[in-house]
Amino acid sequence: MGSSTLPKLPVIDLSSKSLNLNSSSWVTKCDEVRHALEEYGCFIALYDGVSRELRDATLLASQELFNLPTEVKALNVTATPYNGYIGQQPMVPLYESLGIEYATTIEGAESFTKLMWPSGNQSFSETVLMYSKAVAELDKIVMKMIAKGYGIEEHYESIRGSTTYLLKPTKYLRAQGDEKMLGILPHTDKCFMTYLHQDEVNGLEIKTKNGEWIEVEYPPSSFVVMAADAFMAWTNGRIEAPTHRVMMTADKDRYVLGLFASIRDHIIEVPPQLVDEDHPLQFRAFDNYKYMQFYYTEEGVNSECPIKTYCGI
Ligand SMILES: O=C(O)CCC(=O)C(=O)O
Ligand SMILES: [Fe+2]
Repeated sequence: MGSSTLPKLPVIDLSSKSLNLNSSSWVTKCDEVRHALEEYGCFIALYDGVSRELRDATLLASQELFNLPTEVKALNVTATPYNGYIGQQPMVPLYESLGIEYATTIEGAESFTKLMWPSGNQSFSETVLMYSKAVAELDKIVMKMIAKGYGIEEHYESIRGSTTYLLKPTKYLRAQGDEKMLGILPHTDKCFMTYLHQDEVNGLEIKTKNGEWIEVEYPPSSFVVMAADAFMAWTNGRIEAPTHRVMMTADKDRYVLGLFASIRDHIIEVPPQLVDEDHPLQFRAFDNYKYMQFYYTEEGVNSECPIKTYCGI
């Protein structure tokens, strides 16, 4: 209803045929990425690095995962809060997710698979590894473009090797009744960057700077690229992590594949190029994983802007 008058997220073509590293169109595209992120904190990327077959296989693998008994899924316990199994939460009864830590490594994919299927499930492990690696390539492209857009390539180079990826298959049950139901509460992500992909069921909503909710519609082969809190601090607040939520209708269950990039064992500092008279330093140096731990303390959860509470100046 009236959705045609609402703003839409920018769509940026990052498919291989549209990226030519040597042309001036590359520079233009880097600026496009930077501006979309500065305005919305996110954008929709058209990306052909994940084939239709791989995407379908990964969504199918995630259905297979959610079909496991709850007591098996609950074995996925992690040191980082909320990376493990989440389900049956009274505030968001439709929501269920499982985090696969270090999903771009054979060890990460295999140890998770072994936990869920002690007698083995090679195709699951291979599929999630292949999918995570393919989406991590999109992260590399996006980060390279942002670094170029701000002229901070060298600074980014120093944290690039410290990026780790969590793959989080997520399931939302369809709502009961005619009213829309909350799938996930409004929040910002606590990692560095987020890459979301979904089946054909919509539900994600992004809050604009004016406080309007944009209902995201994914074109085929697209990903939502979203800045998270650690990225906001790294960019000295130039790019804000957008508040987002999921609203479910009674239509169909919804499956989402989120790949979350975080920076491990590296202290994140604002690049000096992003500090000037108009943009005084807003964040102290910090550790992404310690920040994620902080977020789930009472102080973190109750804070209006936890990243500012944690390392804001
Ligand atoms: O389901 C979605 O589209 C968003 C999921 C999300 O925001 C999250 O897992 O942090
Ligand atoms: Fe999120």
